[in-house]
Amino acid sequence: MRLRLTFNLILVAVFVIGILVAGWHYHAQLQRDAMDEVRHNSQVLMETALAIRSYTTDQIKPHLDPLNAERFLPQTVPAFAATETLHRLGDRYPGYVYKESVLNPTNPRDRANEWERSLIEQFRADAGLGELSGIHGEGVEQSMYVARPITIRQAACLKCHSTPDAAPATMRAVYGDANGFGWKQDETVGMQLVRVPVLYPLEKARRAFNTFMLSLAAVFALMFAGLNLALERLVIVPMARVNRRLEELATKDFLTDLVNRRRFFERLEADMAEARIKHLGLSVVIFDLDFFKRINDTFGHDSGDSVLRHTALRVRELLRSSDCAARFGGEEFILLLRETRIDAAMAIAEAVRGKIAGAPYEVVGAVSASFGVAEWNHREDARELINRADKALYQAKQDGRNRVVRAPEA
Ligand SMILES: Nc1nc2c(ncn2[C@@H]2O[C@H](COP(=O)(O)OP(=O)(O)OP(=O)(O)O)[C@@H](O)[C@H]2O)c(=O)[nH]1
Repeated sequence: MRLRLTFNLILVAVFVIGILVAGWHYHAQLQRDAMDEVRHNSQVLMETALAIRSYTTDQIKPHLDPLNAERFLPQTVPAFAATETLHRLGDRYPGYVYKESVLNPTNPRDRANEWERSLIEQFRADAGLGELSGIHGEGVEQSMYVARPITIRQAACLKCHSTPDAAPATMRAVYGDANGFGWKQDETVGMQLVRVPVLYPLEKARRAFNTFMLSLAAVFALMFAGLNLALERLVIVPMARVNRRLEELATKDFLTDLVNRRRFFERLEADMAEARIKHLGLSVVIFDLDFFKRINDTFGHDSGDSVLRHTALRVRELLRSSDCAARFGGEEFILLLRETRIDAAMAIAEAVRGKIAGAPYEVVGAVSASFGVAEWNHREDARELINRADKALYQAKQDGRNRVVRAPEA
């Protein structure tokens, strides 16, 4: 039991440490992968916006510019083209945002909000800053952003944004004179901003992590069951068998199969302790086969052994399961009778005597034994109790054998 417990505690400790280390590493890796994916997507979105812008500038604007003189076409403005196109992408992929955020825009929808304004101010403060990125928002709104400055590099831009007078009348007719003017050469007026949601990749990472941990736990559970089975079959059961055998060898008398002297004393001490607590009677009967030397000498040692074995069998038939019979040495036996006062013990001893003497043994014929019986007085120790019984046995021998003698009270 202790072996299994120790084994399982070690196993669980190894698993817990293993799963914590593996889980921690895997979780960090998944988070990194998820953020890499988001970063990649945001870069793709930014590059897509730039591609639309340059396509509009190179392929659309030259063809439609003549029409601008009659009616302003915002489709010819690269920023408008990129914003409109990617706005449609945002309809299909919620959370994917492209915005050309400007402090003083011509089109009011491009006006920077407070947070965007703070990013633009960073670009304005540091002309060398090419890109800003990070995480913005909370919960489902959380996204990764990439921002690049919009700086007026081409003088042609100022045609529409320096003063209302310089701007095309058709444009002013659409957007008015109030906004989008006063821009200067090399001034950072706003930024291109893409936002990509992080929720989905993080959710995907969480699911992958849960699957990994569940698989790990399942593998461990199987391993745990398998190792326990192997431990049971290969170690615990054989060990229990060996232990039982060792216990038998240490406590049994191999000839009669009764318990040996050592075991008898263990039982006696335990039963005395119980009897003391519960105020129970307890008696011992010690008996010795009569003229056993003569049996040995006449019929041989093997026949003597057979008498000892059969005596044990006859004794067993008369005892209760709570009693204990031991071979005390040579041809001497002892019985421990629990919850038994002297009169009952005398009766049992008499029954055993009758059982031995009552029917002849094989080969050797009639056999008898002499008995000494003593009841524990709750004061003496085990050896004193046995000595009293032994003296009564000696008395029985002296009185002519094949009899039961009661030990006087101590
Ligand atoms: N066959 C056999 N004989 C044993 C064993 N142990 C002891 N003996 C013999 O038992 C005999 C005991 O003889 P004694 O002590 O003289 O006693 P006894 O002949 O029984 O005479 P009383 O006890 O006075 O009636 C000895 O001859 C021992 O060798 C055993 O395990 N097997």
